[in-house]
Amino acid sequence: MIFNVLIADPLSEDGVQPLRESEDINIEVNTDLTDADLIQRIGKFDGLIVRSQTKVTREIIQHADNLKIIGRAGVGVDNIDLDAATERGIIVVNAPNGNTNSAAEHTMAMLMSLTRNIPQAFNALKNNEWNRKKYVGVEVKNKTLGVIGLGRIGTEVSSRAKGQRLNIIAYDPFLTEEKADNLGIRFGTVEDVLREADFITVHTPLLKETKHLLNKEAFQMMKDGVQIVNCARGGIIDEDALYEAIQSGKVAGAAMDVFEEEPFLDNKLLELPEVIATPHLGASTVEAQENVAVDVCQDVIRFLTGDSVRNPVNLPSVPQEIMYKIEPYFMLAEKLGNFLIHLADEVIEEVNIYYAGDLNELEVAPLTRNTVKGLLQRHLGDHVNDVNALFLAEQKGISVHENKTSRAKGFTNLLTVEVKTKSAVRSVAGTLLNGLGPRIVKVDHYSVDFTPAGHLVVIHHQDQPGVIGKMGSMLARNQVNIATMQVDRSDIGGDAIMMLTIDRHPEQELLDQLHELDEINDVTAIDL
Ligand SMILES: NC(=O)C1=CN([C@@H]2O[C@H](COP(=O)(O)OP(=O)(O)OC[C@H]3O[C@@H](n4cnc5c(N)ncnc54)[C@H](O)[C@@H]3O)[C@@H](O)[C@H]2O)C=CC1
Ligand SMILES: O=C(O)CCC(=O)C(=O)O
Repeated sequence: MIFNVLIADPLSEDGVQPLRESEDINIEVNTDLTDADLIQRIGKFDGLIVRSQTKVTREIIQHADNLKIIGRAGVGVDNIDLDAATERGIIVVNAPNGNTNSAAEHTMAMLMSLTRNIPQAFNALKNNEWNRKKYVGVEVKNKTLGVIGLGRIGTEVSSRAKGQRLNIIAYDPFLTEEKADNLGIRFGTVEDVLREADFITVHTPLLKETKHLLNKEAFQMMKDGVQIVNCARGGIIDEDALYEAIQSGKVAGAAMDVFEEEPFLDNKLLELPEVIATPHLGASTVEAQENVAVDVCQDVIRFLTGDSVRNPVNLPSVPQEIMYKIEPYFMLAEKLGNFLIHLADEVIEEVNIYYAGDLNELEVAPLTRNTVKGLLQRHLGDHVNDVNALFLAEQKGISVHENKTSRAKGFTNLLTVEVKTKSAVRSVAGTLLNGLGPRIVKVDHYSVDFTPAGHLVVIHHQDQPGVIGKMGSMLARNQVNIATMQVDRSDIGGDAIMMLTIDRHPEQELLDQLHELDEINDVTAIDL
């Protein structure tokens, strides 16, 4: 199968080259598409790669009938409607590491330019104005830099700022005093940072909680003459409040790489001589663009050719060494879900997944997603995948629970899936046998042992002499060959189960005939 991938923003050729060379992928580079063009054309593409310019809206995603992956060559994914992508089962990947260095360097360049008025002085010179008095700056040495958001870039900025002899005070919801000590910086609350810093730089994503993090109240808390840098995301700073704070003299200056509206041709902040700005250039270096393009294109190739991705955004990322251990169980998990959904003939309300033995030691979230995918696919079809399985379960009101235990009832690993409906609890358990692959070893409380593949028939019957013969003759009369057969019972003469693997799909008429036998309570055909 050939996959079509659209590259909708300018991308370094180093990344694009492997896509061009892939025999499985056709690329189209078109960086001039309007929203309307995208809506009209997106339907034919399996992959879409963007930087920050293209806004991948819900409407575009709704028209993306074949789209499987969206790649963001960079960190921030606020230009992609993640919920809409997840709901449609489209994986979103980004390139979180490739531009850290460039963004940190840009932040330092902006800070130093701001404190020494370099852009303003240069402009004045260009206008034939030699004015040394007007552009007196301040030193940064021994002053305090407040860092809000100590992730990849915030940490890198702190380390560089220490080289400039700045003292660092930082706030991040994941920063502990111990971590701060190890980094040689001071740990504070947001308020501490706002009150104590001479310069403040923000390095958070734009989230509900970070929108207008620096607002009127925040500016009021700051030292007089504070200077602000934003090389993260427009919207973290309330631009109206910043404008006022600069006009009132509270804030001495601001260096902005990102803005609430981008791109813009007119922003009132730029009317202020205290503001210096760049048009979202934090990641615009040759090196960063090569890195992010290579990273994102590799993930797109990996995904479309059936491999696991390195930087998923709407799926938890699983390290390669852990993936290697859990991947063999993927098929088992999905097959158990596929199998069990056929036994549950009422609406499922709850799913419990029990991981036992070796599985108890593993990161099992991907297996949970595969199990739920297997359960949902019967009724929701192929659009259910790892990305949207849990979302769709929640949407259908099904709660999903994971449980771990070391006790695997004699197996080295045991995966048990239980579904609760209004009036019943049904379950199936399977194991991965060395060299033999997945086996189903329990159906409800019955012990069995069969490969979850091919045409299966589950028969619940009364344990009475002759029933197996009657069933076998009926299948034979209908030219159905039995490949494997398992029988188990609760007690002598009680409820029992027959598990058959047969060589072809049985017609409904034949299943009805089996059901009509007195001793047979229930017949379910399952194709796996
Ligand atoms: N100007 C540009 O061209 C570039 C901008 N960026 C932007 O820089 C920002 C940071 O990127 P990375 O460091 O790679 O991300 P990251 O995910 O490594 O770090 C973000 C940090 O912000 C913290 N955070 C979240 N909410 C917070 C809050 N309310 N207060 C304080 N901290 C909070 C998180 O705990 C995390 O540690 C992102 O917005 C990204 O989009 C990234 C690269 C280039
Ligand atoms: O694509 C770009 O240059 C923007 C980079 C950026 O803002 C990010 O990676 O979050």
